[in-house]
Amino acid sequence: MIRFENVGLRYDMGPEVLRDLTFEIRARSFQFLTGPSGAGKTSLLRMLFLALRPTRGTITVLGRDAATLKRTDLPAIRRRIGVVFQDFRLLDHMTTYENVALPLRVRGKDEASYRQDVIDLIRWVGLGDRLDAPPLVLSGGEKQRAAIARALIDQPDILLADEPTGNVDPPLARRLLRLFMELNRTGTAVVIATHDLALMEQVEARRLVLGDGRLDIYD
Ligand SMILES: Nc1ncnc2c1ncn2[C@@H]1O[C@H](COP(=O)(O)OP(=O)(O)OP(=O)(O)O)[C@@H](O)[C@H]1O
Repeated sequence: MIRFENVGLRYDMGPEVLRDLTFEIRARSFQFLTGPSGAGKTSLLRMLFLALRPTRGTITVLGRDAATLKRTDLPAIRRRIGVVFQDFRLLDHMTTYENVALPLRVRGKDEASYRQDVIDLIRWVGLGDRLDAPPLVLSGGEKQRAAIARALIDQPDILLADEPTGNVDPPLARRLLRLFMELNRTGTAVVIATHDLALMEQVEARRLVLGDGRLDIYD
């Protein structure tokens, strides 16, 4: 689904922060991406989302060499990749419902065709009573779940989540993990970047571990 071959990354004239990364995110797979702070988790997620180009190596996304993609090809590919950013990126002037529905609205879909799906998904993440609330009145954990719902509304083939339990207490972190696992059971590949050891210990899952710019894989 997404394949990296000998990928390296440096920012400007700095040292290589990631080197010789060769791995694949397979369809329907579930994995954690981990490593100490500054190891490059966010940088790697940005490359997976085609928001950052590697300085060397090849990234193949959904069968296409990322280096040959045109700017106009990107929206269709990104639509198949859902992302939960570390800082949520919810729009403050919109309600939970409007934030979650936004990717569909941007695509020009008719609201009548998706309204119930959006409401059902918001209920699924446990925010059924926060439909009309703007992000400003949501707690950190509620914002987290609204951001997750928005990443899922267009039924992506792959979900990338950057520290999705970074702002929540352990019981909610466990609930979110169950949510990701349920999503994975329905066919979505999931990549969770985290340094939450307690979270990773709860499931037997593949681990991609970054350290000193390199990646070790534990299947
Ligand atoms: N835009 C940038 N310009 C220059 N250097 C950057 C940039 N973004 C990240 N870096 C550097 O790249 C390295 C990896 O950063 P990255 O944010 O990917 O790590 P991380 O594992 O996600 O860290 P954290 O767990 O603290 O979020 C760090 O040394 C960081 O300083």
